[in-house]
Amino acid sequence: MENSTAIIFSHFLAPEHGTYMTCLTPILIIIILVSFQALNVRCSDKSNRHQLQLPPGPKPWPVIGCLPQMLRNRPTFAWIHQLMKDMNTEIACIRLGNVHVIPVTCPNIAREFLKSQDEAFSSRPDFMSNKLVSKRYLTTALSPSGDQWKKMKKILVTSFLSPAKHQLFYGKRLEEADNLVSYLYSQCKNNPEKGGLVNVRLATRHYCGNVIRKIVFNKRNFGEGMKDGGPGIEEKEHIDAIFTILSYLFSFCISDYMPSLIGLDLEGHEKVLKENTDIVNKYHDPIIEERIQQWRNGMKDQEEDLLDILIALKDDNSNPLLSIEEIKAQITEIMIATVDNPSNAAEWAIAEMINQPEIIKKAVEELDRVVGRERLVQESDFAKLQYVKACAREAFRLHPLEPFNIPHVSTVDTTVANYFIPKGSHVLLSRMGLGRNPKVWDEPHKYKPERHLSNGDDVELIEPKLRFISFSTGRRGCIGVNLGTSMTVMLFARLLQGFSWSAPLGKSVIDLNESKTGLALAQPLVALAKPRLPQALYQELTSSVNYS
Ligand code: HEM
Repeated sequence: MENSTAIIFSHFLAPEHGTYMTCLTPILIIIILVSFQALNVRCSDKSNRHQLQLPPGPKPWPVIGCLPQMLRNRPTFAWIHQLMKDMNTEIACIRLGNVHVIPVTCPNIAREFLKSQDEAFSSRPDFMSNKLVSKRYLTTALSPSGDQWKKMKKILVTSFLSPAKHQLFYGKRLEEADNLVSYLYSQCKNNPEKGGLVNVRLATRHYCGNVIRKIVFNKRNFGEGMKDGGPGIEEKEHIDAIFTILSYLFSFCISDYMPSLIGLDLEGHEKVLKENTDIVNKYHDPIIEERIQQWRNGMKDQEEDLLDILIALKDDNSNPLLSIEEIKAQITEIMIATVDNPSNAAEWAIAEMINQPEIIKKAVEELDRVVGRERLVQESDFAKLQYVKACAREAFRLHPLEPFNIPHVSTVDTTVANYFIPKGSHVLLSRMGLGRNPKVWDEPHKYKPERHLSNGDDVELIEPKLRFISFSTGRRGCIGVNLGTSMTVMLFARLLQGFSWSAPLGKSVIDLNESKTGLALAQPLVALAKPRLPQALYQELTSSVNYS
């Protein structure tokens, strides 16, 4: 049975990241039907256990469900959203293998899942990718609900993400904010009048990588780094590997829905994930192992970074609270959780704002009014930067990097929005569907920061009402809101305060097309940056920065 299924599926394969497959042939359909009928497999889309219907969705095949359609229609997120549009529904049920996948684009229904019935939907799927990256579920975000998730979450909240610890790491965040400005200045200092071309994606991703490497390992570079403060080969390889892992984490891998195919790696996802986790481990492991030795030998007894904090944690019997594997897995997950959202939001916001210069003008006016031009923006200024925060918030609404929130898995049979949701369903709150829902947002595809200022409230990046997903909410909501907000607002505010941004010479606008396989800008944003503060400020900064 395993082999026949594998053979059948090898004809359908079209990795989310690879080539597209040929059409389903009638012969293949017959083979599938005959083989499954012979096995007397039960096929039912409606629950016999329950009066209520499942949410609407395409008719599934016996056993394999809608996997053939999924494989024929990569990328899967676009197929799912098109299906929902065609069916005119804001909740659907698409059976993939034996899993009921429930995408949602309506905030009221999203709140039923993550607020009214949060506990029932607080687990995570058992995916090959999650298992591999979390070293068999030793971490927080990727692990199913249970004792290990509770333990790791508690440790992160108390020893890393509490307000007191957030304050403790302030100096490291500030150093990297200064390094960012100094690095960008180095790209345009040869001709400050004309400015210089900046790869904004590279700069924003590396700012995030630098901040989290400094917090975790007390250093930004694994190698020598670059003289201008830019990433060296090692940092580039590290960040690229993390972004590759991210893109393969929830990528509708076929064996996640057909467990009989586990181990065959038909689409090559496992190979890519292994290669890239190996790269990350190549940089992390020696530092972690050496540091543990230093603590054991008594060569170290002061906590200088998060790694020290994790190593020094003790249980009730004064034994180490975390194993080496737990520390390694959790640090990788922290890197993954930190780098994508702030960098993507800043890149998109700058791209959108270059095409609407009046928005840049308003944001810069606010920065000049609140901060002035004689010093650089600090975290203590954030409370008064309402318009700047509205611009960042608008980027989260309109341009999430991932089409869906991390899947939530139900642990009981239940009812939501009058539909039956069976135990084990994977609930996918659609980040793009919620944020661009025309019933919720006027001109949903327009980048319009003003929409977040109309009610006079303080602008924040959180959105607990789930009208779009930034940090989500509930038991599985993001626990890194403070750090994530600080990084996003600082990155974005420094880009705007320090430099005037425009399209490269010869181009009138930035091309805002999304990539074919996801929601990132199709091409990394390259823009013209001109220093806009007094030269002396940059020169003073450049002479004092610490690139180690
Ligand atoms: C702007 C930056 C960030 C954004 C937009 C963001 C967003 C999110 C989202 C959408 C989730 C999933 C929530 C759900 O499943 O419903 C999440 C989970 C999580 N985030 Fe963040 N995050 C950010 C930064 C961070 C940072 C800096 C950390 C710290 C290391 C972090 C740690 C986590 C963890 C541990 C979880 C999993 C919680 C759980 O499953 O119990 N995040 N985040």
